[in-house]
Order: sequence, then C-alpha cells, then structure tokens
Amino acid sequence: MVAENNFFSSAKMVTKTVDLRSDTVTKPTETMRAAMASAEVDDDVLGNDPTAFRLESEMAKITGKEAALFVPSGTMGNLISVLVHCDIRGSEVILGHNSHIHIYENGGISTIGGVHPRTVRNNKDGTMDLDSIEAAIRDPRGELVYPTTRLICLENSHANCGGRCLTAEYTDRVGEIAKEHGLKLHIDGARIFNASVALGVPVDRLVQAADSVSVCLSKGIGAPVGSVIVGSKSFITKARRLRKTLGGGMRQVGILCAAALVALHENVAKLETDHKRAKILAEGLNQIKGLRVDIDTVETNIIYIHVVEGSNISAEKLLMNLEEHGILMMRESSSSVRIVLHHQISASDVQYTLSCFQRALTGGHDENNGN
Ligand SMILES: Cc1ncc(COP(=O)(O)O)c(C=O)c1O
Ligand SMILES: C[C@@H](O)[C@H](N)C(=O)O
Repeated sequence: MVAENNFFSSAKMVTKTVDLRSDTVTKPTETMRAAMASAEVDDDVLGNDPTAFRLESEMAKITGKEAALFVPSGTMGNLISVLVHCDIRGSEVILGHNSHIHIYENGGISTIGGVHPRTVRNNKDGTMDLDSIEAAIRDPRGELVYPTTRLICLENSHANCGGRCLTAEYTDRVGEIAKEHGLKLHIDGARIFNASVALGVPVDRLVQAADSVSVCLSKGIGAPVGSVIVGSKSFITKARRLRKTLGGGMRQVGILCAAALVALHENVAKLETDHKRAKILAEGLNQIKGLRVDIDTVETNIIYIHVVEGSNISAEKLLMNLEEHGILMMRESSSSVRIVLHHQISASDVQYTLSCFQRALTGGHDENNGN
C-alpha cells in the first residue's frame, strides 16, 4: 500500500514540466516545423544547399566576418576552428580552465587534433587576466622544448561562469595581445546573442577582434540543431574541408537551416525576456532560506544556486524533490545546481518553480495535493 500511496502521491505532484536543464532543450516551434517542411534544399556537400547558403550569408553579415559555415554542433564548431588555426603538430592553445572547450568537449582538440591545451584560470566574470594570458604564451626561444602557441580561445557568454558576458573592450585587448604575438583568436560564442542582448552591443562589435567564432543556433535562440562558424574566406574554406573530414558534411541540410533562420528572425528578440525572468527567478530563490544566489552574476539566462550549509537538504535531494514536481535542472556540484532559462519558459513557469523550491526547502505541504 505504501508503494501505491507513494505512486499516487508522486503522480499527483507532477502538475506540469518546467525544463530548466539547459537552453538546449527547446522544441522546434510550429513556424520552424513549417519552414523545415517547405525548405528549398540541395546537396550541401556537392555544392551549396540554398537554405544553408542563406543562413551562412546572414550569419556572416551579423558577425561582420567574410564567410560562414553551418556545422552540426557547437562542439564540432569549436573543434574545427581550433584545428584550422592549429594545423601544425606541436601547436598549443591558451584557454580558460573553466571553458566549455576544455571541460565538456572530451578533449577533442587533443585526442583528434593533437593540439595541446594550456589553461589560464577563468575569473568569476569569465575573463582571464590579460597578464596571465600573455605569461602563458610560449617563448619562441624555447622552441626545442616548448609546444608552439598558435591560438587564444575566449567564451562569450561564459557558461560555467554563470553566463557572464565579456565586453567588446576586453575582447579587443585579448585580440591585441594575440596580434602582438602572431597568434589567432577564437571565440566560443555558443551564447553570443545572449551576451549581445545583455550588453546592448551588436554581435559584430563583440567579435570584431576574433579571427573565428562558433555560434550556437541550438542554444538561447532555440533552433533544434546546429551551429555556425564564421571567419575569413580562407578560414572557412579550410573549415569546410575539415568538417567533411570529421563527418560533419551533410546533404540536404537546408531542412535544419530553415529552422535556424526562423530562430534568428523570431527568437533573438526574446532573449531580453529570458534574462529578465532569470533575474526574477534568481531574486526569488535568494529569498528562500537555505539557498544562495549571487544576484549580481546573473547577467543572462543562467543561474547557479548554492545550497547553503545548514539547509535541511542536499543538492541531490533538492533535484529529486523538484523533479517530482516536474522541475528539471542540472546538478553543478555537491552543493550547487544550475538553471538555464529559454524562450519556452513562461512567467508562470517561473512562479511555479519558485513555489516548488519553497516547498522542497521548507518541506512545506503542497496545497494542490494536500500532502
Ligand atoms: C559554451 C558552450 N560552448 C559549446 C557548447 C557545445 O555545443 P553543442 O552542445 O551543440 O555541442 C556548449 C553546449 O551547450 C556550450 O554551452
Ligand atoms: C552541459 C553543456 O555541455 C551544455 N553546453 C549546456 O550548457 O547545457
């Protein structure tokens, strides 16, 4: 009977699902599905799929770069970019110790590209100290024993630093350091649109100093699949070849690019609302005993929530309790969880989430289910 009671009580608790695991969880909208169904397509390996070409042309214009290339994922976008810049054995890339490329991409730049990572500590705001970057550049006089630095990578907005935004001025300074030392600069711009909206700075200005950028279409702007890398024409020519080598050349890819064009046209404008709702949710969570959120670090759509010492629940248990109410989130550490907002999270979802947190933390009764 207990099992049955548990079943009924847990079944009753899930009144709706609020998926806050990531901004990668969005489902294609009806407009996207209609665009996919009617997309003009052709073989994008033998030539240029016309819809892919439209998307790539638009992304080159938005980012202020000469050319662009659609790729299946942000991970492949970063991998191709690093491997194009570091095409000589013994190359080394300077990147953040907390960067997505270094932590969440299976070390692909090393295992596939033979590129050596040299990490510099990320500050809480996603930057790396300029003097630390410069100090990490290998002295050419040590070429007998050192790898050769060829690339610096930044990430904007910075996912693991809570979606913090790098300013154009900071990026320009890193670009100057790269140029002074004959290096290239790549930006993992998975959420560059979020940074652009949060800072009120156009994307092309934010990435002006970069030789290449990988922009995710499947994150904040809600396309079902894909990323676009941008750079010079010669960079994109090399990237296209490497995409094929890695198995990323797809045929009638316009079906996916059609949805991405809808995302570009319809969802960039929604990012400001995502950021406002993130702020409202962060401020509400910060009022709940047992939780701590550093409100000032919530600049875009990502919130890190710390379960403080002395609270009556662990991060694991909190995730389980919330999941019983249909609230899905990612565990960040033994004492913290992550929330990512997106255009399919409504204002009422934010209020429902806050009420579920309140109940989970205070063991409060669920007024809807009387338990
Ligand atoms: C900052 C950042 N870069 C790159 C990626 C990789 O994108 P994908 O998941 O499409 O491979 C992600 C994933 O969400 C990300 O958050
Ligand atoms: C988990 C990570 O790989 C993914 N990029 C996300 O932010 O959800």
